[in-house]
Amino acid sequence: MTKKTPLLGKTLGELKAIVQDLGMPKFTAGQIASWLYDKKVSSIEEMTNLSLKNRERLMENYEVGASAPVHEMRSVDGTVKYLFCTPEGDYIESVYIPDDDRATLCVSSQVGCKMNCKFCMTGKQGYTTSLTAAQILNQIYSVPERDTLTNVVFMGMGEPFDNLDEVLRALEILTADYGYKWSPKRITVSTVGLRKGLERFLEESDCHLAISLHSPFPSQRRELMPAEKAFSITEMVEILRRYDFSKQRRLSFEYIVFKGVNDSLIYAKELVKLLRGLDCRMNLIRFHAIPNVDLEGTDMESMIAFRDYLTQHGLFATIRASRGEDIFAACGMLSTAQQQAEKKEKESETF
Ligand SMILES: C[S@@+](CC[C@H](N)C(=O)[O-])C[C@H]1O[C@@H](n2cnc3c(N)ncnc32)[C@H](O)[C@@H]1O
Ligand code: SF4
Repeated sequence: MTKKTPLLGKTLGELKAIVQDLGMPKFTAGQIASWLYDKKVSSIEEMTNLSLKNRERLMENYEVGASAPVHEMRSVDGTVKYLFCTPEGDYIESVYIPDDDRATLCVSSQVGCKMNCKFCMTGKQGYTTSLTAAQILNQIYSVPERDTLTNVVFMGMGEPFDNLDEVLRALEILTADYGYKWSPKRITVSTVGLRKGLERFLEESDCHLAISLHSPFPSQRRELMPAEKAFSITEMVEILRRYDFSKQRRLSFEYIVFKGVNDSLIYAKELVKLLRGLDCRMNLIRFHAIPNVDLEGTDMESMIAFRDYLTQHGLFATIRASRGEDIFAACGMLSTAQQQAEKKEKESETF
């Protein structure tokens, strides 16, 4: 049986091309978009304002393409980590984070990652593949809490700017009138910063931007994040200065505070210098320890002193609450565990 193409993840323009190709009236594309992104159906059969003949014609080569998570882990704090399996058998993680009146879903953009950041479990997995817009959207489409979500953040596995075509396609669908109709203010894309991707994202999307910074010193940032070698934070900041972040779109920086590495006030002072005059905020993040890495999170006292120094010197900073510590909180931990379990199972079958 030939594999069917998912309709999920198709833009209105792409749906128009599909219906035209199948000899259906052009307006059918809008109807399909509404069934997918408004009513969130799980099968083409449910698209009842399409004629039976047209539904059958569509079903020959297409399917909605939604698939439920295969595994979930619940934290005592209400955070839920979902594991999805792609048709190729790869595992990706999404995390549901309820918080007062917000309900955020953290989604993945790739299986693994090429960037190899020292502190990241996904980086340790290496790169397997990039997700399609269908697979990115499916995470939002198929979690049980989908109708209560208030925000989406691209802070799961992978580097979104290394898969920008598919990420932008998913963002279009989430924000377009024919799609989810979400305000771009509800969506944040997090990146290490890749030169080509950064400018394109800023031109083609209105969603919020978060840059993973972790050190204001290029030489140290390079040690933590090899991507610094190709595109330095100093150059990145110069490019960011050309854009207006004072209105709808928010710019934030992510900073994991490592004990004895980047937690002294020398770093805070340098951060203030680096980002002076830029409309932005700083999110200080607690390190989720991962195996075999000689890095440790700093203590809360140092973190508070760091935050206070930044805020007192004009750089608004917050400490991000660490969520789901009891459920393999660091991104990539659950999918790595699943991969290793499967590998072990296969090995035991062989011997
Ligand atoms: C997993 S990344 C995905 C998005 C993008 N690749 C990036 O690096 O911004 C999302 C955020 O998690 C952070 N992160 C990665 N590993 C972490 C860990 N072990 N503990 C805390 N934060 C971590 C990253 O630095 C980044 O700010
Ligand atoms: S932190 Fe982001 S860019 Fe770095 S390895 Fe992890 S997923 Fe990739």
